[in-house]
This record gives sequence, structure tokens and C-alpha cells, in this order.
Amino acid sequence: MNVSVLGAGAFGTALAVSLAGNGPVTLWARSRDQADAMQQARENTGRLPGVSLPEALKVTDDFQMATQNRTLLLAVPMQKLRSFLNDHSDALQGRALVACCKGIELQTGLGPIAVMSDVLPDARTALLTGPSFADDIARGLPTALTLACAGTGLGESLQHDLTTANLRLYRTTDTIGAELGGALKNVMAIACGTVMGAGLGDSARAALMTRGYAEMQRFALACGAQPETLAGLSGFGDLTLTCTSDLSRNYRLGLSLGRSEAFDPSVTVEGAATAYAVVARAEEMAIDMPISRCVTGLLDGALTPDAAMAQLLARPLKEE
Ligand SMILES: NC(=O)C1=CN([C@@H]2O[C@H](COP(=O)(O)OP(=O)(O)OC[C@H]3O[C@@H](n4cnc5c(N)ncnc54)[C@H](OP(=O)(O)O)[C@@H]3O)[C@@H](O)[C@H]2O)C=CC1
Ligand SMILES: O=C(CO)COP(=O)(O)O
Repeated sequence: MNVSVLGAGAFGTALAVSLAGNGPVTLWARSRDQADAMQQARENTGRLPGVSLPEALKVTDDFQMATQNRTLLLAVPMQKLRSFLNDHSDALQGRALVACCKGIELQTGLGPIAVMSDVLPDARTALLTGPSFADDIARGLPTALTLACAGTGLGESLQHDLTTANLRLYRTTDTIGAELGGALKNVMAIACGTVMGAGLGDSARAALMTRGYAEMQRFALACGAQPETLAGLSGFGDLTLTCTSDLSRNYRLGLSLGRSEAFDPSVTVEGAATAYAVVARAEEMAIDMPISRCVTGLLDGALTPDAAMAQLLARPLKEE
């Protein structure tokens, strides 16, 4: 099995480390300096410090060389996916591409699979998503993910290629459900972090997670997702992880909002742009997304945590 991971951030590096347990893996970094430094130090000191890169993992900035392999994982942030595909469209046309990002594109309202198909109509596409911190995967801790692929044959072959000793992949053909579960849970994680940062309590977080899940389902089902997918690893599973752990960057952004503290803008926080994308699309579709709307209000500075919570509590009473 020959796999390349394109994008040497925290997640790309972690996946490459795990996959190297199966055989040779190439990890592509866009900067030559970064590729050289990683190749020499055998560590991604910037994004995944403390994890040794195994022998079977080669780091390069040579895109042509990296794309010789059969399976290509794309580990760049959601809002950068389109420009990455455009920059490398010649090499990626007609290939099997597995997106590893979570989110909805701000300009178009599309998820990762739809963006890949939009830019490269001949590509065969899949999505790897679900509850997993890069650090856990890289340290070989047990992890289960969802591999979403509309084509059963390609899905089975990717599931086989990308499963490792500690990384167990489940398969689905519901690409819409997998895309939306992974995108929306990040918005809910910002909300939950805010509640915890503001000291509003564990009970409030449990309420937000549950009503957030209802909101995720409402939106995803209206977009054509299957309810079982939302209840699986890519939806409920990732919601649980991200809303309860301060290893999550989305949750940590929320903590900062709750505490009125500054947050480093260079950190990848997918839920921020996705919140705006979801609210815009929900308005077009006349879907009620009160928690997502509050998250955009918090991000804008238009709402304080207390005002957001007061807004949610003052909504008309209804059946669960
Ligand atoms: N970290 C995690 O625990 C997990 C992350 N994910 C998902 O993985 C995706 C990536 O996140 P993560 O790796 O953590 O983010 P990081 O911020 O750690 O890394 C992002 C990487 O993308 C690269 N990049 C950005 N723009 C481009 C571009 N236009 N062309 C090529 N490369 C580019 C960056 O390169 P440079 O350094 O040169 O800027 C960097 O290597 C996100 O969607 C995230 O939700 C999913 C599960 C777990
Ligand atoms: O997606 C993740 C866990 O499944 C990682 O979460 P963050 O992007 O919030 O760090």
C-alpha cells in the first residue's frame, strides 16, 4: 500500500505517522524549509511536537513525487481546500482523493466532497472524519473514524488501505451526513466552550450538546443526510469529543469567548467560518438554527455569553 498525505499540519502528520505502520507513506509539506526540517529532525515541531516520525514516513515538498502514490489524503483546512485543489489541479485530476477536513465553505455553502467534485469533476472522492485528536492518533491510541464514499468499491478499498492497528475505519455511503456531522459539531463545540468559559455550568453544556445535536439533525436531514449517520462517529461521536475536551481548538476558542480573553488567530478553528456558512444556508432553507446563530453573534462580538444564553432560554416553549 502506498499512501501520500498532502498537508503537513497536525492532522496530516498524525495520519501519516499512523499509516506508516502499514507501509511507506509520503507526507507533503508546501514549504521546503518545513519539509527539510521535519525530514531531518524526524518531528513536526511546529504542529505536532513530541511525536517521532517513523522510518517509513518520508517528508517532501515535491508535489509530483508525493502524488505518485495511489491513495491521496488531503489534510488542509476547509477554507483552503479549493485554492489547494486549484493550485494542483493537473496532478489531482481523475485521482482518488480523501478529504480529511471538517467544515463548510463560506463562499459556497459546500462541504469538502462537494468542493472536490466542483473543482475536479473527474476525481473519485471520499471523506475521512470522526472523533480523533491528532495527538491521540499519532501516539497510537485507539481511534475509530468514518470513511464516507458514495462508491462502494472505492469505499471498501480505502477502508482497507487506511485502517491501521489503532485506527479503525467504519464505512458509509452517506457523504452528506458525514460532511455535515463533522462540520456542525465544531460550531456546537464553540458554543459549549463558551458556556464553560463563562461559568454557566455542566448542566448548561449538556443542554447545549443535546439541543445542538437536534439542530445538527434538523439541518443535515433537510440537506439529504441519513439520521443514522448523524448518530454515528462522524456526528454524535465527534460532537461528544469536541464539546467536552479542551484539546479541541474549537472548544478552546469558545472558552476564550466565555472568559473574554484573546485567542491566537493563527490557530485553525474550522467552526468559526462554518458557523457563518451554516447560518446563511439555514436562512435560505428556512431552518431554525438558534445555537449556530448565537455562535455567530458571539464571534461578531454582537452577543455576550450571558445575552446568548438569555436569548436561547427566552425562546417560545415547545415539545422536545
Ligand atoms: N488536529 C486535529 O486533531 C484534527 C484535525 N482535523 C481536521 O484536519 C484539517 C486540518 O487541520 P490541522 O491539520 O489540525 O490544521 P493545522 O493548522 O495543524 O495545519 C494546517 C495545514 O494545512 C496547510 N495549508 C494551509 N493552506 C494550505 C494550502 N493552500 N496549500 C497547502 N497546504 C496548506 C498548512 O501549511 P502551513 O503550515 O504551510 O501554513 C498546515 O500544514 C481541519 O479541517 C481539521 O478540522 C480533523 C480531525 C482531527
Ligand atoms: O476534529 C477534531 C476532533 O475530532 C479536532 O477538533 P479541533 O479542530 O476543535 O481541535
